[in-house]
Amino acid sequence: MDKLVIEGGKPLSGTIVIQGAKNAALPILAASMLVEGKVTIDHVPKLLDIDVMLNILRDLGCRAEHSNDTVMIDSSSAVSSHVPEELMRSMRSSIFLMGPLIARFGEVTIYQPGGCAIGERKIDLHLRGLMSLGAQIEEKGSRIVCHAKRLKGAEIHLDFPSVGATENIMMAAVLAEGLTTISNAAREPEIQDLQRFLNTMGAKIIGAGTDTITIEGVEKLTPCRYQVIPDRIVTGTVMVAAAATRGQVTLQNTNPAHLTSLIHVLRRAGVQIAVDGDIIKVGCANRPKAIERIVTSPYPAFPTDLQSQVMVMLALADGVSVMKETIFEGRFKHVEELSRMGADIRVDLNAAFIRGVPRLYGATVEATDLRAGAALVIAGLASQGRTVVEQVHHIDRGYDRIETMLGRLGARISRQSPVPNNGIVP
Ligand SMILES: CC(=O)N[C@H]1[C@@H](OP(=O)(O)OP(=O)(O)OC[C@H]2O[C@@H](n3ccc(=O)[nH]c3=O)[C@H](O)[C@@H]2O)O[C@H](CO)[C@@H](O)[C@@H]1O
Ligand SMILES: C=C(OP(=O)(O)O)C(=O)O
Repeated sequence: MDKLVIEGGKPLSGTIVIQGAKNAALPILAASMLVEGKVTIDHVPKLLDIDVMLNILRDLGCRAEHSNDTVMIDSSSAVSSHVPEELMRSMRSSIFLMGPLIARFGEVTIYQPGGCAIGERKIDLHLRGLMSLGAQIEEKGSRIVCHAKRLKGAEIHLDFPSVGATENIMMAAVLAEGLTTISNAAREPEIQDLQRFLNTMGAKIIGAGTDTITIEGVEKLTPCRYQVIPDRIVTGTVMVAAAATRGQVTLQNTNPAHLTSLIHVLRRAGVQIAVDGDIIKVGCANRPKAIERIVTSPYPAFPTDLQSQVMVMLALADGVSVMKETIFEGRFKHVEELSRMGADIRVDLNAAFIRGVPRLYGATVEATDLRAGAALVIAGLASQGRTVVEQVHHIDRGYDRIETMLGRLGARISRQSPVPNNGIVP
């Protein structure tokens, strides 16, 4: 297993270009199953989750290539609607195949998806959405089989604005007969990106970005070329890293409108932020100030995917901050690791009470999930001495070579991979 070795204490400085969004690219790649023909997607980052999605598409019979940051998928040759259990379990986003496969083949066999251990992460809203569209669903253990000759449009209300369920239902409804409305839909920018992609192929969807999405079913889609939006969570991660190390960075290829809640939080902490088109400049000369209360909630509120990273900045801030996590019940695993670096954080149910300390100290820590891992990297950059972050594969799910990206900003960070023994047993 790879490790990241970080020599901390150096402010980040310089300019980088932000990668395309993992959470936009994954459903878009799955949606390429809805069209027979060659789809080209630009600005797709090189990530473990993207590799898994492309391997699933290949297993279903598609041609899929990823060269530089462009993916080409041709699903004309797809023959299967059965996603193997092992691939399903490799990540949460495998669930995105359910909607497109039932729409294309009238049937799909999947298994409970895997993914980071950040909470229970049920799929009941996905399944209920498909049932409302007329799918018959049988569950046997972890195996789920869905059938529907042709899905029929319906009015669907989500009990919670789930990002994945909204996207899965949108993809299933695109080729359904008649009109579908999703109320209490999630409003994340990645959902707007999926709408734009599907509409570029001829779908008729309006409302993404609001809480009501309307999909008028069409007979077929036509292939297209499309570019995914910038990754707001990677952008936010680097912004926080700049603040925590008291650095000065310029980020290109960003969408500042997608980061309003983070920009607000950072400005309250005394961090300087300047926005100019798709460029964000972040500067922080002094110790950040504590923030009384941050609550993670669905977009446009503060994102759960930036909770752990911002907690590192607050662990170094002047005063006591409180962070409440309302989306995932298991998303405070970084706290124990940060405590090993000298942070003073107490967790009570879903609230973390963070008493800022003047400095953190390098330690060997473990990335327990994707964003917890990113938080530990920030802590390593901002602390005194050497930090070793283990279980880097979690970070590789969402950051395209994080050490290269941060190295461009002057960070002293390198990857250590196990030495292969060439099959020779000593
Ligand atoms: C690939 C992708 O886009 N991942 C993002 C997506 O995940 P994901 O789509 O899995 O997140 P959801 O919005 O669906 O989940 C939010 C909450 O709803 C619950 N829930 C969800 C579905 C369901 O059928 N039943 C149910 O109870 C979940 O357990 C969780 O507590 O949104 C999350 C919330 O912004 C982000 O942290 C993830 O980075
Ligand atoms: C939780 C995340 O992703 P996923 O839903 O793919 O597990 C994330 O991107 O932080």
